[in-house]
Amino acid sequence: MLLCCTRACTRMMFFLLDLLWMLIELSYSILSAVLQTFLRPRLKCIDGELCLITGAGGALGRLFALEFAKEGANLVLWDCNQAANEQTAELAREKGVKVYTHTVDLSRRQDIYEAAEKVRLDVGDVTILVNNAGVVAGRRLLECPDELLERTLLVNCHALFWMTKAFLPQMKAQNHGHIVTIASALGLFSTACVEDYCASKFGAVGFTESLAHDLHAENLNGIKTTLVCPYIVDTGMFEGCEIRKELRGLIPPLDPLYTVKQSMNAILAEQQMICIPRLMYIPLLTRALLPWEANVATYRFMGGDRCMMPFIKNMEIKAAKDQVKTS
Ligand SMILES: NC(=O)C1=CN([C@@H]2O[C@H](COP(=O)(O)OP(=O)(O)OC[C@H]3O[C@@H](n4cnc5c(N)ncnc54)[C@H](OP(=O)(O)O)[C@@H]3O)[C@@H](O)[C@H]2O)C=CC1
Ligand SMILES: CC1=C(/C=C/C(C)=C/C=C/C(C)=C/C=O)C(C)(C)CCC1
Repeated sequence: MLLCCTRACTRMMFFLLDLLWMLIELSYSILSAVLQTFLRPRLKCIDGELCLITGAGGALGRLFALEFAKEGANLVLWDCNQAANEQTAELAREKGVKVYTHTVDLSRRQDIYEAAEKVRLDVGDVTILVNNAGVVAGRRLLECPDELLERTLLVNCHALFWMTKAFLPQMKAQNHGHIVTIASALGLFSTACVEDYCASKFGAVGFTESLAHDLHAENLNGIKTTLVCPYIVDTGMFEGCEIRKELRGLIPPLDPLYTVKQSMNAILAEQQMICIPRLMYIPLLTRALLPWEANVATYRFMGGDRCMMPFIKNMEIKAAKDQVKTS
């Protein structure tokens, strides 16, 4: 009986000590996040690291490649668009780093594994992985071919599994590496007419967060993850997407270079997540805190409910033109 009591007391003492330790860690992390917002955080050096960027022929992918090259990282560039990828490589080589290119279709698991094996054998261990490639169907759900919907999930979400399975083991062996996911504000809250995109980006957010917990639980503190969630970026991918006119000055589409520079700061500061702009934390919070109807009312007022309509129209016109060309 006495032994039982002593055991229960010891367990309770450990529980209380653990609670106290958690509160200290919690306060420390809030304080350091607040300080990081106002002070310049220390940025890590990535000179000589090997950085793989997917979708490197695209707008943000190219800018990421040039920023990583500026920091002295050697590059492996993947894209399905060979010409655009080679153009990025040419620009990056001018910064004096080594650049390797591969034409890879990220919607095909086998292509990813084969290209990853080539990188391992010919170039070496990737230490920074930037999962940037992304697509959107840009059609109303009921009018969209199934394959187009599937492609969004394959490229934006499933590819993250295969990329991580291909490159994380080398990082784990060294307890050194960084996995970056370019997700989206639409991975944190949603809007109409982009069901495929939201599903894939919510998936990307969940995947990256779970991976970060996994690495922590395994005490692999040398491997970092960064989740990047931008609002509309002026790259053409969401051409036409717009909110209510009166509010466009308050939340304008982001400049691509600004978006990439902000992301780089977060990556080099080893920040786990960044919303660009910071205002995007507000719809994330209201989604969690307010009743559904309250969110619907704010969406309607801000034009968040119909923001994709002009974009979808644009895409329909483009698809019709493409069809005329091919017929
Ligand atoms: N633009 C925006 O408003 C925002 C974009 N994002 C995200 O940022 C990332 C980059 O977007 P952005 O630069 O604007 O887009 P881009 O379309 O300019 O770039 C995407 C690149 O990925 C390539 N790509 C597409 N499918 C595949 C595939 N199956 N395999 C290999 N490469 C592929 C594209 O090739 P191709 O051109 O031949 O299709 C293109 O070169 C995406 O993940 C996007 O979801 C997040 C928030 C906002
Ligand atoms: C829904 C919504 C908004 C609009 C968001 C938009 C227009 C996001 C577009 C994001 C894109 C294009 C991401 C690409 O990855 C507001 C007005 C901010 C707040 C109210 C809710």
